Amino acid sequence: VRENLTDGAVGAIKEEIGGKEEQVRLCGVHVQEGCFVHSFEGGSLSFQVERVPLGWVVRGTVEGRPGRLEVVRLPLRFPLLLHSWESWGACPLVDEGWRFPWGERQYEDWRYTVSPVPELMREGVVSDYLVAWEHGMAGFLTSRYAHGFFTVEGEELVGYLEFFDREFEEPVPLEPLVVLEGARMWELLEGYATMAGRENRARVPAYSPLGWCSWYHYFLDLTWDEVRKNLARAREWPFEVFQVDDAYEADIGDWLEPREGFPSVEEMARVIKEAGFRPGIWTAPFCASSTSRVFREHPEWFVKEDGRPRVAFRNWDKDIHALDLSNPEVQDHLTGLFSSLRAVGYEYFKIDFLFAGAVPGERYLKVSPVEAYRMGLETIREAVGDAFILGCGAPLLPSVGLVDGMRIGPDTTPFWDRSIPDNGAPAIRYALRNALHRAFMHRRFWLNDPDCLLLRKERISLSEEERRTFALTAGALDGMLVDSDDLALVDEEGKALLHEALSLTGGRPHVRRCGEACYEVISEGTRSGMVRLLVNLSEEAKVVEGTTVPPHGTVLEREEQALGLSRRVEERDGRRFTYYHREE
Ligand SMILES: OC[C@@]12C[C@@H]1[C@H](Oc1cc(F)cc(F)c1)[C@H](O)[C@@H](O)[C@H]2O
Repeated sequence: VRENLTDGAVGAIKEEIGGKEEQVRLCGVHVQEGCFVHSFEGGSLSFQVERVPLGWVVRGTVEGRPGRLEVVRLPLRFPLLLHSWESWGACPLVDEGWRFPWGERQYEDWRYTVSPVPELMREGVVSDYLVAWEHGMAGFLTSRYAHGFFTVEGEELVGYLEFFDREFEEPVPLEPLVVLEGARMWELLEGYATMAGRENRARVPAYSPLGWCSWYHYFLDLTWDEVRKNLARAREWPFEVFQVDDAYEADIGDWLEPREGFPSVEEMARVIKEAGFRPGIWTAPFCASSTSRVFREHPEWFVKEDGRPRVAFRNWDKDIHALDLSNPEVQDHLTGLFSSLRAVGYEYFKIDFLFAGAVPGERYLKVSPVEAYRMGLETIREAVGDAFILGCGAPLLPSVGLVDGMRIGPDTTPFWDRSIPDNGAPAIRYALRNALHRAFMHRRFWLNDPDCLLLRKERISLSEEERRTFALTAGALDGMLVDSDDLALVDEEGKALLHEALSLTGGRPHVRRCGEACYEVISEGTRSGMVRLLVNLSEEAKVVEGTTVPPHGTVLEREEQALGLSRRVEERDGRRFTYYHREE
């Protein structure tokens, strides 16, 4: 990381940080190498502080009943990169005075998509798992027992571990904490993600499945006839995966019972496989609606509040309850469901609304919501074997090592509307912003899924520029490329845009901001050699080093244009060589 900085930059950063180190306090102790014991009412924390390049790592054990444990206090510096706990959550760069833009009924129906401790986000600024500033960052490397978060308190950033009401008779590992300073934010975030990925034994598939998904054209109006029509047309496309999204199921929770007009899930898989694709299916496996069979037949399987199944959130015009993933009967239920789906041929599982598995409440075992969540996800992981799991609406850090791909932003939309609040609601602008701000997770935690490409010209309100911006940004970030259109409405230009996005993948993308809502993505080693993509998410044109980037637009530079690509050779052992000539 450091070699990317000039001596002058290093000097400037050192000056900025110099003298602030003694303001870093761990459990009240000024940060220094060594071993420490911190006692609190009802328990104790033993921790070791170790210097690493550019900062500190804190490891240890905790026992007793820690509740909400203060771990670190840091000097506060704006602007701050705030992070949210689950896929759709906002990941904004904020200045002093920022407050979360709660939607009108969001706290009532959706508060657990914002935080597992949503009352905190009502009181002030919260950043889950990690927080970053211009030349520094702090972050927890794991979330196996506790939920780690940071709050702004006066002139300080304070890091906590929330253990909820969990009590440990024996010491358990503390979620390790790193504090890194002395390089640029984006570089430190990449360093953090490398450390956290290793700590959680991240799953990073060698290849990224190219696919089709039904949601962003059909939504809940999908019919089996439309599935078949797109299946027939998909043969003319480079898709490997063909994924049926929400709409096929009889009810939320009753996944093996098809909605009227749909065949069995077994028949769906057979037809997709017969057409030459890897069958994919959407479920919200930790959820059940109050009208579902599973909820009627097993009310004891759900997370409770005062002894009654609590409402985790409201969607589909229904109360949605959360399965208690610590209950062995629920784990058996999930094992049966996913081994059945795997057995009938599904190879790609988009598992959605996963945050429900981690809502606070009364459970079968006296474990934290984070432990329960991981029990449920580990159960699914084991049941599907080597199939591809795409997490969605998922608590991020507890999922590392258990999923292959992860949605890292809110839903995209077939329209660009700047009035949509930055609170996790569907909005293409914030799907792109999150894809850029969370690019550091890609191939360190999983394959980043920025959400689906929209390539159609009809029945859509995105301009050609806006469709191109999403597709090229997804490609340059090496994100998963999944299209979601009625393929009958996509013309040759739309198909060419998918191939252009594909040509930008395969590299090692690095992101930096170059102005308000303007970004530079540089990726080396892509299918097109090195590429540079300028992305302008703002409403006015931006000039970056003499290049004008239109509103909602991009400017793409390929190495081959600069260097004159001569030829590309793929050796029998799979190594790819690109030969350039440069006009003297
Ligand atoms: O029900 C299917 C569906 C919409 C849900 C999910 O996107 C959401 C979209 C929302 F507005 C709210 C929410 F909690 C989730 C998910 O992110 C989408 O890709 C798609 O699969």
